Amino acid sequence: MLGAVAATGPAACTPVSTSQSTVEEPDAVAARGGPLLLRGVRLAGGRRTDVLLEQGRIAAVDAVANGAPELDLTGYLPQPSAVETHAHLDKALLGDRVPNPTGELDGAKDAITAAAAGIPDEDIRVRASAALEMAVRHGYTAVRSHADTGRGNGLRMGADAVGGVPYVDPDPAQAMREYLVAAREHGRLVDLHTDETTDPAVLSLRELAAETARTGMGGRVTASHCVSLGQQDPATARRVSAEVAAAVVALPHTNLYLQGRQAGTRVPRALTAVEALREAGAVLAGGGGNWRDPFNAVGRADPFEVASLLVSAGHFTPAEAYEAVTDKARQVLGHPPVRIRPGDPAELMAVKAGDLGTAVAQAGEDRAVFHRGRSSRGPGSQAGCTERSDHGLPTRRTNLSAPVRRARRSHRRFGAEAPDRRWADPPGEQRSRDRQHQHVGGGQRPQRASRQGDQADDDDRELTAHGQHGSRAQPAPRPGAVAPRRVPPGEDLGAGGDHGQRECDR
Ligand SMILES: Nc1ccnc(=O)[nH]1
Repeated sequence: MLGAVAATGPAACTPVSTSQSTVEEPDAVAARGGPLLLRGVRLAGGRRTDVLLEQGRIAAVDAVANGAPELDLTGYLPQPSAVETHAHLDKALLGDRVPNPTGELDGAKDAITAAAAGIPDEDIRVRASAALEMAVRHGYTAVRSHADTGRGNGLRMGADAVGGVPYVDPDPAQAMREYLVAAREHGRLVDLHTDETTDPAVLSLRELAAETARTGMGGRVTASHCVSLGQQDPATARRVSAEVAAAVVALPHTNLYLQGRQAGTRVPRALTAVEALREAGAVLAGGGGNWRDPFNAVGRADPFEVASLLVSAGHFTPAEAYEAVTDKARQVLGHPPVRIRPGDPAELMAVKAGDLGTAVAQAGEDRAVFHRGRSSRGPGSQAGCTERSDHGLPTRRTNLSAPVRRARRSHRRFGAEAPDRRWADPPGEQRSRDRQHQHVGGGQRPQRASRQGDQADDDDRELTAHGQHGSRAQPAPRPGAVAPRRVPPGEDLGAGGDHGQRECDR
């Protein structure tokens, strides 16, 4: 069972987001690690080779078959798996049931506020699980999620990081300060919806930088959305970007949907100042944000979808855009980098495509996903759902996965429509029954049972640890810098930022 729902409880009206650490189920750890040979993968540049995964790591490139179980990935391009830094799992897939009549931010807030009290916990769990299934199928192996808990409740409910939407507060600067102070007091990281407006007068990133300096939270803060920064004149955007050198998450899907609706013509592009931020050395990740809810009517939890939007709306190259949902997103969460090289975490997505540009452009569904070196979704699983063998590899197909059946049952129970197959059970879906595969989130796990071997500890840290601030030496952040956690290549990192983030294992 997916252990995935972020701190839920009845969704509260105030969109304050939190997260909860994941308690990893012991057998998930015990079960990982067997060797697996990926046969015939295509490396960047076109060379074909075999890659061996073992103990949750890439054990060898140009590996020699040694009797390990094999997976034929001829024609697949192995890439780092994606990391979603900013989801709203508690609202995911609510769109049809909670319409946003204006399509604007206020309409979304009003709609969810009116509906929240009538949404049972189980309903949240079912939708969040379905959304996570969708995300894993598409190549996410970590997701950090906000959940609306009502201000001040999240940490009490077990969140492992602080999230918030200060701009809904009458005094946003004060709200920012309180979020940061709460995060500092509890030793948590923080991610704030900095602003979501095309009004250039707002520029909340500056205030966030000032509060970050004041509270001494440099290096522990992520600034999400930051739409107004994209509405500045170029010199101001550059200056502010240089001042904050932020860990910023751009959310093209949500903000292109919500903002600019009144304009008619010359519609402002509601994206943060991606170019200025990148020039300033900010770690700029791309996030999905809202997946088919009142804040975004579309969204299929697919890193290629976010990447494609960054290409179109942010003028990233396809490679840069994929990096924004993989490497940069990993940096935001404090996860170590993944390259196709021995020793790196086996957090991979292999997609059937000749090159990365084609993969981003086509967003083909034929993908294989590996988490901790094991298959979370097998290749060629285009039609129907695929169950696993004991090796975690697909063995047979079914048309209706248990999660979908579960979802249907509960939706019936709550008098709601059955979930749409397009999201609940899309083509290429694999039923991810093995519990070890679905890691989602980078939840802090303060207590961890001791395990055998350093490798296991490293792996865990790679996948789950967040919020253990100060446990590793880091460059001192500039005063006021809303700085990313920088991870030296190859180093596992025991901390990462998130509000609303959570890890899921099943
Ligand atoms: N953009 C958003 C702001 C607040 N809540 C959401 O779910 N999404």
